[in-house]
Amino acid sequence: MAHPKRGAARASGAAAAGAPAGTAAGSGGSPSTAELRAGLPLVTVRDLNVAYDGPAVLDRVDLDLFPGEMVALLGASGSGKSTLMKSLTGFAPVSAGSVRVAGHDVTNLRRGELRELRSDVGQVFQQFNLIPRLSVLTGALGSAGPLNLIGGFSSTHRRRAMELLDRVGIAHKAKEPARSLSGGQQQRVAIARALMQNPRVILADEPVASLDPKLADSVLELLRGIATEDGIPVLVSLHVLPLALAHSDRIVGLRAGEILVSGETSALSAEELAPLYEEVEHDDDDE
Ligand SMILES: Nc1ncnc2c1ncn2[C@@H]1O[C@H](COP(=O)(O)OP(=O)(O)OP(=O)(O)O)[C@@H](O)[C@H]1O
Repeated sequence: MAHPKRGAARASGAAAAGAPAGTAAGSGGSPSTAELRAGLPLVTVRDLNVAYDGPAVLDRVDLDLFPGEMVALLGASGSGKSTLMKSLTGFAPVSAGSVRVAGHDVTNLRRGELRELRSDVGQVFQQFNLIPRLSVLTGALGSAGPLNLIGGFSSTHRRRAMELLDRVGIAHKAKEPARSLSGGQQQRVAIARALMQNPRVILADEPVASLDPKLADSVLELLRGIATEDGIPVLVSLHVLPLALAHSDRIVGLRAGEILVSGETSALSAEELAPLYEEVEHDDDDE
């Protein structure tokens, strides 16, 4: 696709988008960010431009997500974090650029491919989207597979859901109604539900925004563990800087729809990230 603002200068930040990965070795046997990034990316976004009705809300955005890494997406409210996530699942009005996710060319999907794309992308949201009166096991099953003849889930799916509930530390609550769980526990069920679809990429849009700090830490640890152990890239949008610094391999920061910061978390300081949250001055002369 042609790009409307091709000639314009890119925003720069603490580390340029696409800058070479750092050299810090991984500790305790975990692969370093450099090692993670040595493979092929599962998500590649280039020169992405998204506009709803008016001006662009994402402008010349580049993003790569590699197997096994947890990438925190930061930015002030309205900077475009959710829109970037939506563009990875075909929900955003892309006006220019390219988006590839798990082998799907999202801006040129074949007939019927949208469903495949969405089944390859596990999603976790701020709202846990569980039906309060239904059991935790049913919540984890989500829309997994066809129902059997008497309207139940297959034993294979039930077994798998139990395994996943065990993995997220909530199997002992499987028969309880979802409403009896704390917010952190409900988010664990939602993560199990996302894993039910065997995702190749996980998008978590503010998954800890309604949790207290301790629960937020534990949910982010869980997501990072999944990234590392399963080799699934996790893109997680966060509002709280210390959480991003504590729980991500890389940080991508948006400001007014442009990437201002992109780099390894260990190489970024809170000061370098502060401009992400400075008020944006609107320039009437802008194209
Ligand atoms: N469906 C829509 N139609 C029109 N404009 C939209 C739509 N969704 C988002 N926007 C606009 O796009 C811009 C980016 O919104 P987005 O929700 O992506 O930001 P965000 O960084 O996720 O914000 P927050 O942290 O508050 O969730 C905002 O100016 C918003 O008003």
